[in-house]
Amino acid sequence: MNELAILTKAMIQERKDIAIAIIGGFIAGIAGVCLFATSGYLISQTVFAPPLYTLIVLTSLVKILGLLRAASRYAERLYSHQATFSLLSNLRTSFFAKLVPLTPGILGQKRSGELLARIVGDVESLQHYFLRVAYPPVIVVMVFLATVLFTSAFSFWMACLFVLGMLITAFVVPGLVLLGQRKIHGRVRRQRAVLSTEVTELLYGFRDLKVYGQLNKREQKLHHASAALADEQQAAARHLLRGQSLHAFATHLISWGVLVLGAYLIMGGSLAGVYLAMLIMASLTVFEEAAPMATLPAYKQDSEHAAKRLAETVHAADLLPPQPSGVLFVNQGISIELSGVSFQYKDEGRPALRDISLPIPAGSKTAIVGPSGSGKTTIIELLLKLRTPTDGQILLNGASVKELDEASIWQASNVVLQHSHFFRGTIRENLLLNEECHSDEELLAMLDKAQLPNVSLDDTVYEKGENLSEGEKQRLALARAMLRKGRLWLLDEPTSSLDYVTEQRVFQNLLTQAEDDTLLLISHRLTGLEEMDRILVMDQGRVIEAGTYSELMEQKGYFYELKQIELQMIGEA
Ligand SMILES: Nc1ncnc2c1ncn2[C@@H]1O[C@H](COP(=O)(O)OP(=O)(O)OP(=O)(O)O)[C@@H](O)[C@H]1O
Repeated sequence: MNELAILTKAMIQERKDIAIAIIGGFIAGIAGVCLFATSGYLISQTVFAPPLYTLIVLTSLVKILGLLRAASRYAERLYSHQATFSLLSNLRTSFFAKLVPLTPGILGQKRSGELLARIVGDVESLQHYFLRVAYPPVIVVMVFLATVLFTSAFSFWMACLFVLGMLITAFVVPGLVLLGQRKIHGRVRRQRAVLSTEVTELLYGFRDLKVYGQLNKREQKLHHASAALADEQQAAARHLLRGQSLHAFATHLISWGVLVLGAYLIMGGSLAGVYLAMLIMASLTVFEEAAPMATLPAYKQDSEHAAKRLAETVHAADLLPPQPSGVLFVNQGISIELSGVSFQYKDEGRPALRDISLPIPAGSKTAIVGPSGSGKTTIIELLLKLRTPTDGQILLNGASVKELDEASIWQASNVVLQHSHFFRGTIRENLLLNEECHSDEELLAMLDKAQLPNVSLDDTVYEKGENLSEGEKQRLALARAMLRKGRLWLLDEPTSSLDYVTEQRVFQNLLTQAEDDTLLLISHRLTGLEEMDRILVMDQGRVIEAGTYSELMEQKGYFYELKQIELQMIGEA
């Protein structure tokens, strides 16, 4: 199985720990068999009143074997778990590294709750592959073969019975457990995905659901999903339990077989009676060692499924071409040229951008205005190489975006998106997201420029900036962008939640800092656009008007009408 090849490769990296774990497991298994076999032999020998030294040797052997078993079992557990955790940590890191370049596309295709549950659950499931699938059979077979070899010294037929027992417990019982397993586990996985989607949606939408009186309904849905998952898990556990019972039944049957065959051989004179208890004890112990085989199919299937889904999720990463070598330098002024650019979102009926051609010289200030949904944000996403144009090409400093390494574009850009993300931590930590170093004085000066003078750098920021107002979030995001050294400013409605006075102050500071830089500003408000070199008016994915503020006002077109409406709304008409 191809997907499990990733795991096998990861296991090879941990071969030293795995080898020690296997040796430890083998010694523990064989010491257990010898321990109980010796006990059986000791019991039988006492009947014949052997010399005292025989009893002393045998009881000492029992004690030594007991100690050996405990010590080697400890070593086995220690090294197998050590190998598992290193394996998991390597898998997590390599999986995450593959996942990162796939965003945001992958998040657009999947519901985030389901995706989160899948990734976390699947990576966790993989830990069972080594601990419960790959390595127990190796130990079971080794211990069985050693026991069969030992038994054959006493009786060929007894050894055959042990081999039969091995085939039943290692292959027949797991095979039977596998039947029906697929269906049950499929249902558990589906139900788990439903539950985590419900939980994520309830957590993210808690406030809106409460305000719209939908919280109870949604909570009930969550309870149903949770109860359904519990039912499916119970069914899966019952199935597994049936497998374990079947295994216990089979092993006891074999032990009875050993007793009957032993009695028959003793009666025939081909086996000494003193060995019977020893063989029975050996059979009971060796089959106990094989107990993990009963649950192996469940874990195997789970791991295979998890590995398959993880491989599917990151498969696209392997298909992604390596990033081109072109670089956009941070300290260079940046010119933009869009020629014949069109873009259509996947599965959308109409294009978001249609045949856009515009040159934006280095150092110029351009505003994009237009009704909601006209394609303004999409332009920024294309410039940042987060999406690829369906048609046409975009040049940055004369180089096609296709030829540029995306990381260098992000490095050279100061970006404020419509919804900036904030992490749980302090204001300082949220300002210093990039690797640039800034003193506290610089940070405070920047907060001042962004009109957040009363904020302390040690103030706590909750997850997603929950304790900040929308306006504060926007100013913090602006301060974060203003700390960067890029020469391209891409600002998507960065001040839409600010009052006019604060907006103008922030804007002036921004324009002063970006004096020689290229600035692209998406704005719904038309106030303050007088200072822009060029204003583009967009509608339904096209640029329908372009010019300076005064040119557009003179044209008395769409922009002029928008301006009149805005003036009326703010009472300045
Ligand atoms: N991830 C997406 N998947 C599918 N369609 C999308 C996606 N994002 C945007 N669109 C569609 O593309 C079109 C342009 O969207 P875009 O966000 O660029 O508009 P906008 O002018 O920035 O809007 P707003 O002013 O409301 O932010 C819209 O019709 C929108 O529905």
